[in-house]
Amino acid sequence: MEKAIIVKNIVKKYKLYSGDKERILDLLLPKSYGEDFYALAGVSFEAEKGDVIGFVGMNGSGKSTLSNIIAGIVPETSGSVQVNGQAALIAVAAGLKADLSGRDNIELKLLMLGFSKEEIKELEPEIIEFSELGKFIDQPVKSYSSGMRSRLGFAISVNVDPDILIIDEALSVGDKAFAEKSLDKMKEFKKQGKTMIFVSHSIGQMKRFCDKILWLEYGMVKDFGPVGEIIPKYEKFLNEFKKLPGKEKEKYKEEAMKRQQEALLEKV
Ligand SMILES: Nc1ncnc2c1ncn2[C@@H]1O[C@H](COP(=O)(O)OP(=O)(O)OP(=O)(O)O)[C@@H](O)[C@H]1O
Repeated sequence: MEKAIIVKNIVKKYKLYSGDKERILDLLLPKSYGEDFYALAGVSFEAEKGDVIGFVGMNGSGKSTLSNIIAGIVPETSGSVQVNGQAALIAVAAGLKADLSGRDNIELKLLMLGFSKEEIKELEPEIIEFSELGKFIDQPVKSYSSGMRSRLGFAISVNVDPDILIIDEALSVGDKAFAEKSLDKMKEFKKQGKTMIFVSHSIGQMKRFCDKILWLEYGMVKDFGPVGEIIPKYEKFLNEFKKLPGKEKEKYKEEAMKRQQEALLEKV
């Protein structure tokens, strides 16, 4: 099978600062300031061409960080990502310039993707029509609601016909009719055998749409496999976790952080 995405041992470290003073000291002085925080601690997985993979996990488990790294928007701290083909990320406001109008954003994005002036002229009306933004297309994006931004982002990304589509919660902010239209477009892509990554908290959408699931927990892979195998395990976990008293939840987190530290030590 042809591989579309190969993610190897991805680590993403953020620095958490107590304030601007610490941030500036860290920039200026050789001594390190601030606290290291690992959003991803050695994540590996592979997607075959045509796979539709859902990322699940509790808030803060690293789903968006991983999808942004695969899309090339956020750099990894260490590890490697190989993407075979052109990837497009759809997330609320991903890559949109707030001061520019919707139309200018379409043109800029297409120029950056290497489309010629003629190709842009041809594609633009289709994108505007799909976005359903009407006369708002000539207003600055900063005046858009999050649903409108998501619609613009979605309209651009699906109409440039990428090889790999990464969709991060984009469907949860639009209205229901637009979400349905977007899901139809995604189904069309799935039929064409495109590779897709789908980040959502909606278990229903995951079941309807994905073939495989990558379950992240505190920046680590908890499980990876067919949707029919992983989603029941994940649902069972969520139900049980919800019922735990606060202290037990804390203990669970502490143990996971210990595993994270051990995983990171192995990578050094
Ligand atoms: N720029 C940043 N600086 C510091 N920490 C960050 C930054 N971006 C993300 N994080 C932290 O990294 C962790 C992973 O965040 P991420 O958004 O990837 O999680 P997620 O699984 O997508 O969460 P959610 O389900 O809430 O969207 C979180 O604890 C978050 O606070």
